[in-house]
Amino acid sequence: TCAFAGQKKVLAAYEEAVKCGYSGARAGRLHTPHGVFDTPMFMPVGTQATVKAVSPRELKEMGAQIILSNTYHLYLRPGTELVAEAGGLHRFMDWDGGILTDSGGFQVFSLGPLRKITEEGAAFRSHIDGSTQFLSPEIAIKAQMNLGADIIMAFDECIPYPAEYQYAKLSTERTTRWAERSQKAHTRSGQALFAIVQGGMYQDLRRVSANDLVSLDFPGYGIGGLSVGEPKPVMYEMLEQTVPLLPENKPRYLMGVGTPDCLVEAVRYGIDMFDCVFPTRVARNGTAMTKSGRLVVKNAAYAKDFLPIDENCGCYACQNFSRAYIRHLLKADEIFGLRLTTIHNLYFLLDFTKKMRQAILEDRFLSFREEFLAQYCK
Ligand SMILES: CNc1nc2cc3c(=O)[nH]c(N)nc3c(CCO)c2[nH]1
Ligand SMILES: [Zn+2]
Repeated sequence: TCAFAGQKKVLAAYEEAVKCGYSGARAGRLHTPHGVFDTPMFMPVGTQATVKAVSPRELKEMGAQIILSNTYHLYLRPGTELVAEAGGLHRFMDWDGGILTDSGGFQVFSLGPLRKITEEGAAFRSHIDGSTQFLSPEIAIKAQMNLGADIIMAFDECIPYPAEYQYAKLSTERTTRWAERSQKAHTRSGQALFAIVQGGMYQDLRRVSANDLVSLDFPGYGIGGLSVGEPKPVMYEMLEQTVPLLPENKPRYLMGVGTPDCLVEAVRYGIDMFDCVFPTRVARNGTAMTKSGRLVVKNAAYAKDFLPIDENCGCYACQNFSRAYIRHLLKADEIFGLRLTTIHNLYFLLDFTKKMRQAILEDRFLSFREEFLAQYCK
């Protein structure tokens, strides 16, 4: 294993358990103030300090280790000072596992009507009340120190897709300067600050971004600016360019990904951590994830289907309820229906990453990947 000796601020030490020789796939353990966690890992998204429709107890039960929350949302409402007064985000939402907060770099550009980006930061209008707001590396880091997550992210610009080379170049260089400012503003020990690699869909910019951020020496690295509408092969090409430049003994977090086929490919390139709203979002419109693809349990075809969503699934929904029952609840707009599909989808992805970890540890990841991709229709 490669320990993480000598890192002054790091708490997210990364000790790699096993690395399969043929490529980047690896099973690791991530050390944080709230526990040591297994990778590869999927992080359920709890944007506003709750993973929609499920309780912390249910999250623990289904094997969630680290959950994600958003600085952008909590900064606007209820305010990060309030959360700090409540004892921090773990206390506020009664979650004693790991928490990672995103810096707002993505939400500012994807949620509020964007006003202006300057060297200083990003001015935008709140999507809640239209008020003019401003985020900078210093403000975003202060907000995340208030929230008290175990892992926080540098303030960055997620470059839209497609983007001109020149824009991608200037934005990526600014994101690197913002990463340095984030580092200087980060004074809370016991909290790991990850940088975020950008570079658009340009191989050379991806390499420059990765190399510049690695020389600033962070305890972990997010790979940003992907899963923004680009074709999957382009995403994989950017991973191929970026991941090998990142230190082997540090965690790599592919932001905003994703569906099981993307997860299994990204793990092959050496990604350790994932987050995605997809499982909870599609659950709320009645779509369940299975190893053969999506199952729209709301469809009439399941009206008299008294089997569970997936009879091999160990989740609370599949152990106790039928497709017919869940379809009935969804058609009747019963909240419990959304809860059951959400529980199933989260369990499915958490279990999927556990299965990938096991395959890596037993050195059979390649055949696991082949079998899965053969059965899964996108
Ligand atoms: C759904 N796709 C996606 N791509 C992302 C890209 C970024 C990014 O480049 N920067 C930051 N800070 N967050 C990102 C997030 C939010 C986390 O899921 C992304 N989410
Ligand atoms: Zn299930």
